[in-house]
Amino acid sequence: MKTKLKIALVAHDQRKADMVDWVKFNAQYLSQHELVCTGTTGGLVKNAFSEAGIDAQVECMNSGPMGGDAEIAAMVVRNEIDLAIFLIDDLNAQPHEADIQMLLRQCRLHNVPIACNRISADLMISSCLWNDPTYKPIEQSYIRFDRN
Ligand SMILES: O=C(CO)COP(=O)(O)O
Repeated sequence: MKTKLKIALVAHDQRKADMVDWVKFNAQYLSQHELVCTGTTGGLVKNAFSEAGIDAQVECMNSGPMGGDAEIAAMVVRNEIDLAIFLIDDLNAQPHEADIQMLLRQCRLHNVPIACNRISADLMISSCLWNDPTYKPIEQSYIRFDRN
């Protein structure tokens, strides 16, 4: 697997404090990778790194409701994202639910690991498979149902 990963970081408003806390806790690790975020999350992630005094490469897309999730989903389709951390607010409706579902679906479809809570994020970034040169993710095969 690659050593420098492109990691997408996205958090809904009610989950942004969790994302900032998680980024601060893992700042040293995350600074070794390329980060891409939706707009508002990205601003907070940048602040978290500057408060920690750590340089990091953080690219910001549009804000989620304005198409940021859709932009990151397109990057997933183009095979540009290695890992996504998406802290979703499961208690409040979002105006861009269609885009959220698109990002989740494209990650599933393209076999991109996506963590939607902190423990999954912790487990994913600490996996020894990232450093295993013999590990190659197996392509998913879909059974084709031919309609007659
Ligand atoms: O809405 C989001 C994800 O669906 C996050 O977008 P922001 O980071 O711009 O708030």
